[in-house]
Amino acid sequence: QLNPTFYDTTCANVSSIVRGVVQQAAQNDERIGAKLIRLHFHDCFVDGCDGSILLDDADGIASEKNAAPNAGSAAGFDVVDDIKTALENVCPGVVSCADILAISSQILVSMAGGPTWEVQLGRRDSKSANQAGANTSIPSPFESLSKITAKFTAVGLDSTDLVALSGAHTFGRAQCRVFSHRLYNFSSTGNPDPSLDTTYLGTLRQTCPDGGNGNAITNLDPSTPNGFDNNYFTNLQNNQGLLQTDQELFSTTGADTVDIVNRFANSQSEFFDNFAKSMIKMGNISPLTGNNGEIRLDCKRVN
Ligand code: HEM
Ligand SMILES: [Ca+2]
Ligand SMILES: [Ca+2]
Repeated sequence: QLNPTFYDTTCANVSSIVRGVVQQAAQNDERIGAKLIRLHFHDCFVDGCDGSILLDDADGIASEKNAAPNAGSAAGFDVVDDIKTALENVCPGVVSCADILAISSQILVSMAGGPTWEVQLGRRDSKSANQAGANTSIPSPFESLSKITAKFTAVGLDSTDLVALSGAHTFGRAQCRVFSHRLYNFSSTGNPDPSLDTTYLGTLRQTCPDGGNGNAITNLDPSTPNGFDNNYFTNLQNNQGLLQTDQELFSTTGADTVDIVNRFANSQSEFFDNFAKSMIKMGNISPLTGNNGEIRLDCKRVN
């Protein structure tokens, strides 16, 4: 139902308006692309790509922002509001908040050196949030590959999508609290995660001392932290995946993801093609269309 020309007659300049705001934002925050694509992902996995993650707590709304995967972690909401304001000034009441996440993700990935793709449009915004759903449907960095795979399968995404989309960890940051369990006493063994390169382990222990500040951050891709490239996959081949769930894609014996990691490590264009396809697939998860939902005037509140 979505299509790339959805706003052609109602807001023809939508992508240049979004581009203008995100270019400005990128000058102050090199992480903004990482923040916004993650919001799009965390939106789409909970009741589809309907802007549900953007709603604040209110009467009858327990926000997804306060769910475990997002609290103290999901960011970039201020830039979404800036984009929305710019669009309301030109085409009031037309462009959904859910579409803003899809459009800005594409623009920022390509600005960081990644692929371009034709963004499908026409999503409408939810009138509710699903905090419980956010707690159960969004993959956790402490889970096994089979649990992660099941969460992707539940929304119609396969192993190739999982590996390609995990490649978004080619940029952005993570806090010590989401990976430090790998550094000291992994699975109560008294030892670090054996699938962690020892030099990299040493670096990570300096950033995240045992019992230290769980909110300290480090790069998801230690080789090219802000560039969108296929280094994420060569890192995995070198046992330099930051999250347990990153390294599992390559280090789980017999998993079908291992060959896919190798393919993407060997060919950036193969990664880019698949990433673009998988972003379109993820962006198509149960959108609200037609008369369902609404076009929110303020992404933080229902109308
Ligand atoms: C496969 C399962 C996934 C898991 C378990 C996972 C988990 C995480 C975690 C724990 C963080 C760090 C959050 C923090 O410390 O505050 C993170 C960051 C990030 N994730 Fe994922 N993620 C997954 C898939 C994805 C996908 C599919 C995308 C996008 C297509 C994505 C994009 C990002 C980005 C860009 C960041 C950095 C955000 C920033 O710098 O603020 N992730 N992820
Ligand atoms: Ca949603
Ligand atoms: Ca990179």
